[in-house]
Amino acid sequence: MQVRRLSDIEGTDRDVTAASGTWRSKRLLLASDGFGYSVSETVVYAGTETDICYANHVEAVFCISGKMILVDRDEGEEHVIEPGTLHILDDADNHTIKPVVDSTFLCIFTPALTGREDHDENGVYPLLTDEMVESK
Ligand SMILES: CC(=O)NCC[C@H](N)C(=O)O
Repeated sequence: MQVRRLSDIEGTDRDVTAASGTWRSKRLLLASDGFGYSVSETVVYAGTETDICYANHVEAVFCISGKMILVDRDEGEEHVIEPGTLHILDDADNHTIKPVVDSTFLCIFTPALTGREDHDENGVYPLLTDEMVESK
């Protein structure tokens, strides 16, 4: 058994910020932990917009605090995401996240993230393995 706190993550290489500066994520559980999924606490910043499409992963995103507009660009719909809401990205969903205030989420990905992913120009995370990351 292990016990891991956000305070253990802060300032380590598991504490990652997007190159765009639109979010910061504390990667609590990663592929290197030997799980089939990763678990992160992610904060997205008020007034930002991030286009996302997870072509290589599925993700469940649970809102802990804040308020965010989730734009479903495939369906042309908007959803208001508030605490207690889960959005489920299971079909390479093209979407844009627009936090109204700083908003905090629990993010669970399969396959597990390595911790080195960032959104590319299409909002996709590459499918990385620890072997690929370590050889860099
Ligand atoms: C809420 C959200 O989708 N934020 C983008 C970052 C991503 N979910 C992550 O934690 O890697």
